[in-house]
Amino acid sequence: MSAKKAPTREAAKRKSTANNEDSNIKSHKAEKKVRPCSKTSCPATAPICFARSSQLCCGNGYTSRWYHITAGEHFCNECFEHFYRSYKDGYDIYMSWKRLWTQYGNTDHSIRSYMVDQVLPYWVECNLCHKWRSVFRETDISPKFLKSYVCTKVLKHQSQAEACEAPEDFRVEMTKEVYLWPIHISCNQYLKNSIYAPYVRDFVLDSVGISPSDTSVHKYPDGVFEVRPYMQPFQYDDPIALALPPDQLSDEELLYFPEFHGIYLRYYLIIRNTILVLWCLDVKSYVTLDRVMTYINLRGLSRIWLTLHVQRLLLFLTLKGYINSGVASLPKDVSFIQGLAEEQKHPVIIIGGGIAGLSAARQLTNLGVKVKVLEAGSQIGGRAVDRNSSFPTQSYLVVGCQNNPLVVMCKQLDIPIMELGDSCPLLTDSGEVIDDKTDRRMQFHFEAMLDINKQLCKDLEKDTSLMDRFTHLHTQFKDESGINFDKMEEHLLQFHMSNLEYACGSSLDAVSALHWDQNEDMPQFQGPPVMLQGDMKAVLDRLAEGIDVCNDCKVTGVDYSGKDILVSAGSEEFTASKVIVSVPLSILKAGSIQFTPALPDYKTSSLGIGHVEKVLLKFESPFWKDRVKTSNMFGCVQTGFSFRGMFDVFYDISNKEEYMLSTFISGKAIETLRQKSDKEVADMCVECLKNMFKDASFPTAFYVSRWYSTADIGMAYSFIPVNAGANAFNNMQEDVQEKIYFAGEATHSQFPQTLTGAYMSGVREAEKIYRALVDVT
Ligand SMILES: Cc1cc2nc3c(=O)[nH]c(=O)nc-3n(C[C@H](O)[C@H](O)[C@H](O)COP(=O)(O)OP(=O)(O)OC[C@H]3O[C@@H](n4cnc5c(N)ncnc54)[C@H](O)[C@@H]3O)c2cc1C
Repeated sequence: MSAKKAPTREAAKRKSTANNEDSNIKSHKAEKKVRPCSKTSCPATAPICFARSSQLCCGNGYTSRWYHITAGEHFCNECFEHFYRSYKDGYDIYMSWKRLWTQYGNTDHSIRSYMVDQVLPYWVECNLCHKWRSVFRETDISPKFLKSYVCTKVLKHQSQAEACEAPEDFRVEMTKEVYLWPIHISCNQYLKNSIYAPYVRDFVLDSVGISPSDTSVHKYPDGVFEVRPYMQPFQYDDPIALALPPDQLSDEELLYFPEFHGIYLRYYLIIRNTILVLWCLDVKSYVTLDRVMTYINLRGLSRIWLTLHVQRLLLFLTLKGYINSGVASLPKDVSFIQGLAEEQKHPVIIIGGGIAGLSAARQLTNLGVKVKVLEAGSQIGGRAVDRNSSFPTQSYLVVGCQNNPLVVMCKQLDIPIMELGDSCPLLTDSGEVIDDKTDRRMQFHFEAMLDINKQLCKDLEKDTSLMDRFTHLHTQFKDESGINFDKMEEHLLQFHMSNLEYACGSSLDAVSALHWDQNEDMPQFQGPPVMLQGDMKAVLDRLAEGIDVCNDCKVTGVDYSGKDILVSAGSEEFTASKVIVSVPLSILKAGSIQFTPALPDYKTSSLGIGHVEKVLLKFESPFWKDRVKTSNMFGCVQTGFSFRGMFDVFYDISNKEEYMLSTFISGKAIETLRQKSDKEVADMCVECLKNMFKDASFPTAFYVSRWYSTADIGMAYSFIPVNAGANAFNNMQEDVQEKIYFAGEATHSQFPQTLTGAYMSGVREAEKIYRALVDVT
């Protein structure tokens, strides 16, 4: 086998020996004096010099000293001297490399690291026979070269098949001793032509696994390099959800890959950083071993050893939802997904076809696990799809768009998203504009009360409601400072409280002051809030594609007392190996599904059932634009109602064809909604808008959600009630006897209540089940 271009005599000589370092050991031993490698535990008894740099190179003969790189890679003392001695030919080359290395790197430079960085041959996998071959060290192993590489014909008339039949170098096998191989590595390798280089420019190159000698990297100018506006592979200072530090392992990674802690860290970073950036650059394509390997531009046998770790990392990052998430199409052959330990007799049954159930189903199916989804309704989607609405959008808000799987799915399906600006002009329900100063003052006061509450919570063990806490702090502030608030300022305070009630999904009377924001210290998604402008149904349909979903299948009982689990839905009965329960909390609380044995009490007693409803309105003209020119939302400070929670914020959700607004009803106002017809609610809303905008007209269409009374739903999202404790969300995700698993918005403590949390809870449970069924290496 030879490389593509015509080999020089010198290169050909190098090549013929580099391929079979020890294969001639026996005959050498018989004929001439050999020196084994002196490194403890190195098995090479008669090494061969891969460098062939000096004319005096010993080749496969005797040298006074071998320099060890790995168990199968050594260079001789003559080649060492060639670069080390100032009077030798290689000295200047080495010195200019060293200058570059010290300028851009932090790690030690030596002849050994020079050899690894510049002289070791490359190893490449043949795309036909999948054997590994070494190629000339001068070869440009670009992605294009790697994608098309096949064993090259050595003899003039040798066919491709014959070339592929040539045995693989025996050292390749050594690298497959995954845990043994690295103990022989004496010098770290660093990546060239790194795809992630532009995004880690603030780091010293070798600290993130990139070779300091790679001049292609030095060209990147200062300034922000964005992978994609909505994707962020790396976290730099503060933790960010689904992003990782480019120069170290996260605690979670350390748990799964402890062997990479310390001296092998760079290898981990090379693989993981490459994978993350590949995903962020193109969320429509699955990241696979082949794709990753075309970007692993490393010399030496360790490149082969790394393929096994690439597989492991791909699986890990996929299971955790860092990559290959959402609706990216699964390629036919995904080698990193390990098959099940034994054939699955019964499917995993998922109860509930909302976003949580479907994300679990999609993920498990991609991982090769058989699933069946049982959905009570006549269509999938749960709370993510307003069943009776004909509006082209359901107006879902996503707080923090970067890396958010919801945004990823919209991008995968080309569904538009609308960035919400920073400003939200405030008007009163009688049309008065709230001036900036008053707005800022009351916002400051409100946030100060939240901060004080946080401080108090550190010392207080007794819980109380957020409402009691606000009332107390507000009164105390007025008493102690002597500052009074006028009527408008008090209305503004109510406006802020109302927004919090919308976020919590409950009147503040019921929300825990101690734990309402239990996720505050957990990594969150960054980037601006966005509104998903398309139809969530399209996303859910794609998630469900190819999955066995039974609609109109309302589960009434789950018996997990035996080895198999029996799931009954009316007169039908199904057998499952494991079950994921993803129904709304209200359904669990109502006891609509009878579990045998009964579920632990905490599954139904800790969290509260929250209520929020939305109103969508379609108009002939965008009458609000006159007063709300640059923003895509505006606040309405209610002064006329005796309760909070009615139409506080309006979002402009217009598309190219239609003018639309959405708004919400929350807190105590839900009671009012219950007593009114949709038309009466729309009338109240229009009344409000007419007072604010003189040209406001009656909508051409409107939709009022009524999730509180929707069959099989009965709620909006869950919240932490007074005295529920900090672990209320965490308790919900605990499995029962490794048979019954739980997903859904109420089970995700990091992103509770949301579509995002619901989606990620499905991914989380899929991982648990996959690990239980597969012996993941
Ligand atoms: C008005 C409103 C506004 C919202 N706004 C936002 C927002 O802006 N941003 C955001 O991120 N989130 C928002 N949410 C929350 C979001 O919609 C939910 O968190 C998410 O949809 C919950 O998904 P899930 O899969 O956990 O549950 P669900 O979607 O409720 O899915 C559960 C499924 O289980 C089925 N089921 C019930 N009982 C049975 C049974 N016995 N057998 C079989 N199937 C059963 C149900 O029919 C349902 O399809 C909002 C919710 C509401 C109501």
